[in-house]
Amino acid sequence: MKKVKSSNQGYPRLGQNREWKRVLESYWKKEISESLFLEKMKELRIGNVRKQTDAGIDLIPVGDFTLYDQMLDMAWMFNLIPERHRTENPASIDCYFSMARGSKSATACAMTKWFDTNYHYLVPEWEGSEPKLNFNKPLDHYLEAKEWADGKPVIIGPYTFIRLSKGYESLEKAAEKLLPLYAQLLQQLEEHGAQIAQVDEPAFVYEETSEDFPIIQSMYSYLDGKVSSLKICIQTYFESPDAYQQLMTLPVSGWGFDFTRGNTIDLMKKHGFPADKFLAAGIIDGRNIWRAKGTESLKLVEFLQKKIKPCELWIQPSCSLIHVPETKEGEVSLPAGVYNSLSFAKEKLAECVLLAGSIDLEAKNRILEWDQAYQELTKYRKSENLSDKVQSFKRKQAFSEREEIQRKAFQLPLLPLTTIGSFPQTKEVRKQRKRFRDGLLSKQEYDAFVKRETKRWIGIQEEAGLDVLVHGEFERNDMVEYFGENLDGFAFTKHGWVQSYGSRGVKPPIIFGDIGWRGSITSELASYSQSLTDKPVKGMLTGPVTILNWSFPRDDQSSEVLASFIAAALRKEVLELEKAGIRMIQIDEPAFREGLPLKKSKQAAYTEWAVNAFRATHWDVQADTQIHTHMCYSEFSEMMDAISDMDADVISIETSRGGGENISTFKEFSYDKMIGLGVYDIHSPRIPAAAEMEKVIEQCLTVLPAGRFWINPDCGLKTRSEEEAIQSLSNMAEAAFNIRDKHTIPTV
Ligand SMILES: Nc1nc2c(c(=O)[nH]1)N[C@@H](CNc1ccc(C(=O)N[C@@H](CCC(=O)N[C@@H](CCC(=O)N[C@@H](CCC(=O)O)C(=O)O)C(=O)O)C(=O)O)cc1)CN2
Ligand code: MET
Ligand SMILES: [Zn+2]
Repeated sequence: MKKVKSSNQGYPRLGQNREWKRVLESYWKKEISESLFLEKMKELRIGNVRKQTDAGIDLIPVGDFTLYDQMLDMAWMFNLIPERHRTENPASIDCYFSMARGSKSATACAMTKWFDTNYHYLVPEWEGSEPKLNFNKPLDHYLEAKEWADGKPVIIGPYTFIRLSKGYESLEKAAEKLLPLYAQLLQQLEEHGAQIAQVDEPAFVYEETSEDFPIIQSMYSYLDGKVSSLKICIQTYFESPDAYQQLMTLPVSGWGFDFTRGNTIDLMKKHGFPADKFLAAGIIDGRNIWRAKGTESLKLVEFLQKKIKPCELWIQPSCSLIHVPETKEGEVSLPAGVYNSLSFAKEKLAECVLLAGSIDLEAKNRILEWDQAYQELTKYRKSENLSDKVQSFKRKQAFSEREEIQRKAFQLPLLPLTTIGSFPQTKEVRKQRKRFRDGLLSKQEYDAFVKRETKRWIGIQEEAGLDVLVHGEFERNDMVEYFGENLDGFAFTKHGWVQSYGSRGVKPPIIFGDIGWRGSITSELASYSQSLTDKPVKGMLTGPVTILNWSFPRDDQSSEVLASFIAAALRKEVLELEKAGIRMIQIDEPAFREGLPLKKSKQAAYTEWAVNAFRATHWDVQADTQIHTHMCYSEFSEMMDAISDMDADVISIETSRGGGENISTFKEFSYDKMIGLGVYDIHSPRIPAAAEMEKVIEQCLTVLPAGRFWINPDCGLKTRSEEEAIQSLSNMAEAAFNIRDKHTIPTV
């Protein structure tokens, strides 16, 4: 039998100690020169290649590395550079980072979620650009790595690239402009000896692929005519491609599929797989951190070899490994038995290598041993996995009734001013938390520090004229990790960093056992904050769907069941806050939309349990306890009914980027509850002027009456500096004051 190969699609760039982040941020702070920056990045890049050669991977991706984001790299390379960011030299790093982060005079490119992940990419803009190939990044990286490996260049394919970009006239027209550039890029790779190119087309898992197939076919036929020896492997992930049969007719050399999600195996069994193409089998889950199941994985490899019979078989992770941390080495503080059941990027690659060599008996035995790792976890797992036990929850009073009661209770001005929760996590805040963790600061000292910061910011909020205050979240490292640390059933890592956007990372907690509430998490600090002011202070929680989506879940319970357990724990926290006299409680759900299945056919089932989990946290509060929720960087139009069914009294959303356009969606769907307008784009260091925000508010007021709106930033302010936050909040308040003067409360 032919040798099975091991392969990888992409390596985590952040690094175990976030080396990549540090290099990037020190360049932004001008602590290192451009040439030193590029040199250090090259070192990290080559280091990643070497780690993969050391692991014994046969097909090593090159070109997956980036200085910020892989979509941005493609746009930059193809000269899709918005006018406002253009500099004399389009290949300059300044131009690149201006697109990524904005500059004094230019707003950054929009940032949005990469499929159903917590990774955010920058949206390429077509307007006013003349596409050309500025340089060839995959080729540069291929050549640079050659000393260590004959790499497999990775690019984002034309269909996915166009579909995820904006401002293009039509798919055909955009393809016409881009395809010659793709051809040029691939030809150059071929000329320099590259044998295989991995062309990512994750958008092939969307239902629209079938409709677009004629264009897709012409794209790939065109490319096929432009290369000769270079083999193109189209890579899909995160779901299965429904248009499987059509896609299999494309003139390419191989296909990569995700066998951990969707039903690609069934499609293959039904329709077969072309015997002249190679198959990159994504058997190892690239989205979760559990060790692969030995017996199951072996069975699949054997099946693919015997029954499917591609001309060549590769074993690889289901997607790029940027969605998991680099290695579990050094995680010495995990609950007993957990370490053994884990597998991060490095360990996953070792699994691929072993599976590829499983013809060897010794390797086979080692694979079978993987199953034992899970045995140790059973001691933490007593709760039943019964989804039919999940109850359905609903508030006693309808919103119209609650609204009346709440209006009387709170007596807020028109367009109440508030914020989303977090205030700047300054160097000092992080330093004190690190000192506390390292045992250099006692719990008492640390708590006192957090209270001092909280008090200072209550003062700042009062000074700015805000109507509903927050405590500022100074005690939290992250909105999900913090709750994970304080609930039963979660483990957290020391170095388990995963990139979320740009240089920002998260350490998703690991749900390994039964979820439980140990006692109040947030009420003490909430009561303390409330004691400092006469204005209402919002209690601040992360919702069940977001905690689930931004954690690594155990894989023996359904998402529905897991969300219901988290919700049950959060309900106790909500009631605790209510008991402590907190009258407004915000339950954040920024990942609510992210969890929406990629396939329309699966969406209704998701929204049903997700809405129910959210409602389970607040269904039995008093009518005069106001429930807020917050969502950001999401396209809501597909799930307005679900958002309404969540039944929060106020939802705050981002409105600044689209200049208020998304409010029309709320009107279209007759959304009848209150909406917090996120008028300040917090992801950019730019300070928006009052007039700018007034314009957004005025725009929204042409759609719905003023009595329906609150005013707030579009997300938390933790990534901003104090100076930026204070000035922007003051401008935001000024905008609201000006508008209040022009409007009166409409009588209903
Ligand atoms: N989980 C999650 N996903 C999310 C969001 C979010 O807030 N959370 N927001 C949206 C955007 N994504 C974001 C993701 C991360 C961050 C972010 O700020 N991350 C921080 C890390 C946050 C953290 O865990 N901080 C720890 C560790 C901080 C740290 O770096 N400490 C230093 C020491 C401190 C010092 O002396 O400077 C160290 O360990 O070396 C803490 O505060 O305790 C970063 O990358 O810089 C922001 C937005 C969508 N997805
Ligand atoms: C990503 S949503 C963030 C919500 C959270 N309350 C914060 O203000 O940071
Ligand atoms: Zn947010």
